[in-house]
Amino acid sequence: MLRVGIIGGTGYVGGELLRLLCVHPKAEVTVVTSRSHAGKPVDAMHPNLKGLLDLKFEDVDPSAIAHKCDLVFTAVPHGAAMNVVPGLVDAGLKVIDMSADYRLPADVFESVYNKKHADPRPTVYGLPELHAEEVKNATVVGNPGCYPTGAILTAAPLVAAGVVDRIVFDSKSGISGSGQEPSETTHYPNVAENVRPYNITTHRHKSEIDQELRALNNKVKIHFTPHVIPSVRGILTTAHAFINKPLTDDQVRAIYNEFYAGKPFIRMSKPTLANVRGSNFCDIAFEIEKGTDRIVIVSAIDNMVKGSAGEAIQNMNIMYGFDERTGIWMSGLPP
Ligand SMILES: NC(=O)C1=CN([C@@H]2O[C@H](COP(=O)(O)OP(=O)(O)OC[C@H]3O[C@@H](n4cnc5c(N)ncnc54)[C@H](OP(=O)(O)O)[C@@H]3O)[C@@H](O)[C@H]2O)C=CC1
Ligand SMILES: CC(=O)N[C@@H](CCC(=O)OP(=O)(O)O)C(=O)O
Repeated sequence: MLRVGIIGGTGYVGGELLRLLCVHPKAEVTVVTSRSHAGKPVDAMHPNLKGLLDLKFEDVDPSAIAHKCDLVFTAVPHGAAMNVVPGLVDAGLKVIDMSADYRLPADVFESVYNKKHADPRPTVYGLPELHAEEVKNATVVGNPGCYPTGAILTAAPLVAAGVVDRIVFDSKSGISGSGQEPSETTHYPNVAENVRPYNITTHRHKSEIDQELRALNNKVKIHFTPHVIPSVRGILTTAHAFINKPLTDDQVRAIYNEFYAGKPFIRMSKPTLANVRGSNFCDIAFEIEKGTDRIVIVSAIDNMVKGSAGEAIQNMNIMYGFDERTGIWMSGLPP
């Protein structure tokens, strides 16, 4: 069994990693950390795991963790991971970081996050549909942000084919994307029966979307606007793409089918949040607006699974030569 540790096990992403890993047939969670809950059983924080996982939270101690793990998921806030990861790597471990610390080159990180990077090492951007070959041999994987996962997967085939010049991404996220710490914006009366746009032209995830799509075609121009909707899980992304030559439905379908051939978690299927909730699928559909240069592509993911914990386990599977579906091949939770 692969021995796995989780740093930041009390958070939403840490909890989702535990939920998925406790039924993974080839990996076993041997360490889970929390500063606030050290010494307490995991089910004190995650009652859904009662009877499934006999583990206690431990303090964050990279040298103690090193003896018990082969791979560690760092599920801590951005800015915190870069202080933990070097000790883990020096101890010979592989790391999949869930924060934003290892997704961008250090200079780009510093300008987007307005923070000095403490560990500017080369890493792999862990979007398996684009970078599986690099993930196989990576020591540190920067697991993508939830919005970038949805946005990049929605548009990558058209961008790579060179048929779009400009894309406007409009994304709607469930509130679990904000993490477990309560705040005014996550307070129930402010979320329920409400939709809130935020960082309308300036969201930090634009740089990740830019990085990945412009690597496929550096002429493409990207715009991104996020919203929070009264839902717990899920991100629905509507991409308005402007094409530079007329395309038929069959041609667009062929572009998507070819780009995602052999990618089990991409389904060309009507996207709804319910159909992907709890699953690692990204469902995608498109429609060409007749008589215009606009094509609308819509995707749905679960931010906690394909947008974080599930995608990270997909990366782990690839790093260790397991079938990438191992432990995460499951349906969504429709009504
Ligand atoms: N929520 C989502 O949908 C997604 C989140 N992410 C990213 O994943 C990471 C975790 O997110 P999420 O679970 O939502 O966040 P939470 O705020 O819910 O959890 C954060 C966890 O990190 C621990 N922690 C906080 N500060 C430190 C520190 N300095 N050193 C060590 N541990 C620390 C906390 O536990 P304790 O204080 O007990 O140590 C807690 O377990 C973040 O970087 C987030 O941006 C990525 C994709 C999607
Ligand atoms: C709804 C909500 O607040 N979403 C978060 C993104 C969550 C996420 O996964 O992003 P990182 O991994 O980069 O933190 C936000 O807008 O900052």
